[in-house]
Formats: sequence, structure tokens, C-alpha cells
Amino acid sequence: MDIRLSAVGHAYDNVAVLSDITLDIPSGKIVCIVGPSGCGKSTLLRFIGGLERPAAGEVLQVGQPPEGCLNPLTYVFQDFALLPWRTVRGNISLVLEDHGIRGTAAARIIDDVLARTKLSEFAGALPKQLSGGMKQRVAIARALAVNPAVMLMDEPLSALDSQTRELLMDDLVALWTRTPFTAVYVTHNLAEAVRLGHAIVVLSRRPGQIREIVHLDTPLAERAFGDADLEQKQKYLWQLMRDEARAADAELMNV
Ligand SMILES: Nc1ncnc2c1ncn2[C@@H]1O[C@H](COP(=O)(O)OP(=O)(O)OP(=O)(O)O)[C@@H](O)[C@H]1O
Repeated sequence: MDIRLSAVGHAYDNVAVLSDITLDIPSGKIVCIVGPSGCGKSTLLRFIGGLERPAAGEVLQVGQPPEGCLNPLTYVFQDFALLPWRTVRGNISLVLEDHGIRGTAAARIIDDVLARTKLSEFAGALPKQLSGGMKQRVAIARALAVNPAVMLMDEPLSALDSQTRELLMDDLVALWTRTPFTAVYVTHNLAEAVRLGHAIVVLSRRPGQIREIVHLDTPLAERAFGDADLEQKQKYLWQLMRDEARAADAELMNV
């Protein structure tokens, strides 16, 4: 299933937040969204996820979700959102229970996503026993358990330290390389965008408009930490964003 945004625009209390966003999110690709603070990245994600409707334009779902999909648009949040009293297995089983899937059918799905996220031996652990990186892996496993058409990832690694972020990026690349998934990935971090994005959408400051879409052809598995080509792309993105980011920063301080 692809997502197609057509001339999406929105204002909150007469403050224009997004303007004329036309964008395709093709199945099997990771589309990163970057832009200065307050430019409307999370708002755009909420429109894609159907949590809110834009005042102008449309968000279309084109084609069918994958077979066995329980929830076509599934979020992965920065703060993991795990239930502290449930084990790793219990947190994942919750989303299946919501769809009436229990017993051996649930166990099969849970075992599969635990293996894919390298969590099998931590199935019985409680969230408080896990590091931040492991908690986010559980949140990703939980999202995969519903076999979503599109994962909506809002700054999923930004609560983690830089080494854990690197490890999680490697995990996401390995996960995608084994079974490609579709994701819209909002981030402030341009290093994450160039490691994980097939396309990087650069938004201007509020009202967020598309300044440019940068496409990266290098396969994810061939993008290494410190790669000169990626650093070049990252510099280019920062050049696009620098003036906008400075202006957005000054604007926030004047509020
Ligand atoms: N429900 C709402 N009501 C009123 N204003 C809102 C609402 N949600 C977002 N905004 C405003 O819309 C603008 C865009 O917010 P949004 O969170 O989408 O930006 P962002 O690019 O994700 O920001 P950041 O990078 O800081 O996370 C901000 O000025 C924000 O204050």
C-alpha cells in the first residue's frame, strides 16, 4: 500500500502550519522527513496516520495493506510507550489481544517478531530490566507484530545515546534488508536520515512546505558509518536547512 499526499495544508488558530504538501510514500521504502523545529513534521505524521484531518488537501491510501495486516498505520514513538507491568512478550501480545489473536496463533507471531528484532532471549523480561535501546527494539517488535502497511516513526531514536542510536540504526537496516517495510521516519538527526532514508523530504520552516526531496540510491546495507558520500549528502541537507533552522530558532525565542 502506498500513501499519497495531495496539496495537504493546515492551520491551527489561524497560524499556518503546513502548506501545499504533495508527496508519495511508496511501498517498501523509508521516507524521512526533516526540517526545523515547529515546521509541522509531527503534524504531518498525524495526518498520514489518520489521527487528524488536514484542513486542505487529501491523504490517500493507494492499494491494499499486506496480507495479515491488523493495523495498516502503526506508530513507533520516541518514548517507547511500553506497559511497565507486562513482560516483553506481554507487551507484544497486547496488540494481538486487541484483535482477538491469542494462544498458538499469537505465539507464532510473537516468536517471529522477537527473532527478527533479536529479542528472543529477553521475552520474559520487564521493561525496567531493559536498556533504552532494548525498549525501543520491543516497541519496534510490537509494531511489526501487526504487520503494518506503513510504520509511522516519530523521532524513534532521539531518546537514546549516540552509541545506542548507531546500534539501532544497524538493526533497522538489517530488519529492512531481510524484509523491506514501509516507513515515514521523522527526525531532527540528519545522520539518521542519510543512513535510513530512501528519500529525504526537507521541509521549510513554518508553514512547512517541501523545499526539496533528496533521493539516495545506495542500498541501505551498503551505507556505513563515516561513509564520505553520506557525509556529503548530510552536509548538503544541512546547507538546505541551516538558514531555516536559525530563523525558526529565533522565532521560538521571541514567543
Ligand atoms: N493541536 C495543536 N494545536 C495548536 N497548535 C498546534 C497543535 N499541534 C501542533 N501545533 C503547532 O503546530 C506547529 C507544528 O508543530 P509540530 O509538532 O508538527 O512541529 P515539528 O516540526 O514536529 O516540531 P519539532 O521538530 O519541534 O518536534 C507548532 O507551532 C506547534 O506549536
